[in-house]
Amino acid sequence: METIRIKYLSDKIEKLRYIDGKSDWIDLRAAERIELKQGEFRLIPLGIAMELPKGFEAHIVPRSSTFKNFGIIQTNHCGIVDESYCGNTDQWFFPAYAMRDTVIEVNDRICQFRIFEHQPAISFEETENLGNENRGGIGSTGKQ
Ligand SMILES: O=c1ccn([C@H]2C[C@H](O)[C@@H](COP(=O)(O)OP(=O)(O)OP(=O)(O)O)O2)c(=O)[nH]1
Repeated sequence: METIRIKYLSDKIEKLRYIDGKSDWIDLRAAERIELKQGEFRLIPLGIAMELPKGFEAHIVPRSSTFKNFGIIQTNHCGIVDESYCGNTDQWFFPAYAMRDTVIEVNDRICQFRIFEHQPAISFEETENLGNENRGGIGSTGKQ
């Protein structure tokens, strides 16, 4: 069991809940009412700041129903929250692009996150010859 220290920056959203046995992913809520016109972009505040467990980062992605419910897409596709993003004003946000006119109400569940352990430290060793068989480039296995 890992513990995450969390600071709520809004009293208008429900507290985060980890639902054991259902999904690893934890839903996040809009902390403001946001009205967007088609084609508009906004960073939607999620009303929370956290101190992630040591050695972990968090990934934020839309819920499967987010586009259907709100007509927004997440512009970075997957948001990475660094372990160092842990101060009192380091509020998490959801970068949203509206594909249609839409309203997101306070407390609406618009995205989800889970934590991942950091990858090991990496160094790069330059070479002219990787010495492996070519796989054939992107799309080489065809459509079906
Ligand atoms: O969807 C996201 C993506 C990022 N973040 C926060 C956490 C992350 O640690 C910080 C910076 O993100 P990132 O490093 O991906 O953005 P950047 O554009 O490189 O900004 P910076 O110069 O602050 O690193 O923003 C979010 O709240 N939501």
